[in-house]
Amino acid sequence: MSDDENDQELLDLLRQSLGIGPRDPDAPPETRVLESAQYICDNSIDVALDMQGTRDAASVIWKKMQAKSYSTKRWREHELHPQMMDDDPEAAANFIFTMDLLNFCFWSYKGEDERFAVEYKGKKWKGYSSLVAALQRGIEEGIPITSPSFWHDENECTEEVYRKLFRSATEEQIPLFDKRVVVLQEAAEVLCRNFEGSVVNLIERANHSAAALVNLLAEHFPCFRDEMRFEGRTVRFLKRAQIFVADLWAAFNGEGLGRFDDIDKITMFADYRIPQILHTIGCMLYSPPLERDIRKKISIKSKSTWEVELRGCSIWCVEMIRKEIIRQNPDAKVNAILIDFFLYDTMKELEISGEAQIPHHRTRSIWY
Ligand SMILES: Nc1nc2c(c(CN[C@H]3C=C[C@H](O)[C@@H]3O)cn2[C@@H]2O[C@H](COP(=O)(O)O)[C@@H](O)[C@H]2O)c(=O)[nH]1
Repeated sequence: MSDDENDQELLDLLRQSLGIGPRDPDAPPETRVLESAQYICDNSIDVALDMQGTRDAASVIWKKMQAKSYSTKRWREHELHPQMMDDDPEAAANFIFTMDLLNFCFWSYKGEDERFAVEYKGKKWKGYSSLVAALQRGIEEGIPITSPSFWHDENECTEEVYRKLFRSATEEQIPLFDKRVVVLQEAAEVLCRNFEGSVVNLIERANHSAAALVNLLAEHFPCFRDEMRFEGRTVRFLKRAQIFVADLWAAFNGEGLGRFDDIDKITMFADYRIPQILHTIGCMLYSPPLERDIRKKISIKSKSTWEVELRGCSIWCVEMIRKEIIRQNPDAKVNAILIDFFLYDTMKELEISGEAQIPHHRTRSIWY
């Protein structure tokens, strides 16, 4: 029996002993990410939330989000994001699925001019943008890289094709190149076996439920099953599964393939940028040894307690910010996705302007 089934059996036993009874099979789907985040935060030693800092930050964040009229419409303003949602929704969904399959681990130990970069439209793109630029450049060069049937045909989609797709403008190659190839090949196999090779079928199987789509991805695709063990429990982050749903929702403005009736169940995406900005704005505190390693850019092991605490406390912190915004502005139209997008974009601006107060943590993994 898997850890998860163990946990579930224990939970059902506990429910029965308390007279609550087993989970109702007809209950709406839940991702259990938020409850994982709360459990991590309640049991965290090296990361803590500063509640006054979080309250203060909530009002500043909300004011700035309103000033920038932060909404799903901002998604299309990203100069590299696909724009064919209205003309060819399937192509757009395929692009976003491919992007979020590969949306992980772009950081480098090298300097700004030596790190992996993709040359496209006369610019050198780095980080997350390097991925989107590589996909857009590949498509323009005739590589149908956002088509799952192409990844599935290993005679067509060879290592040489991937090397061309991800070729760098510097000496450094894209981090975790081999794992990115495996992720696409595995995803193609699962799509063909369970969803007739179609991303649209996968999305429609969730019946406009964000939580159901996240759970479908975690259930069928190992590369989306972003879970770890912490203090005797399996805790769920599901970062790339959640950001895939969020990108669909934003790209399609909450309609068509982006319509999710429970979109507010999506949490912040536990990556390496949001912890950085939450610490910078005084919402999150690190223990001295953890802060020392982060400032010295010493890598933190994937699935280590420190990493789990950084990720879980960040999710819970954004939930506290969301709740505080609503408390201060009961009619605010805000959710964790928009707060996350705002924080991520703000962190990128701070980094470009050289105002980043602390480096992001360094963990190599396919999870974020
Ligand atoms: N939590 C969160 N993590 C995000 C994003 C995005 C980009 N989303 C776009 C869509 C709408 C927004 O407005 C953004 O324009 C990438 N990442 C993650 O960050 C890391 C890359 O960082 P760097 O190497 O510095 O580019 C890597 O783990 C990547 O997975 C986000 O929005 N939220």
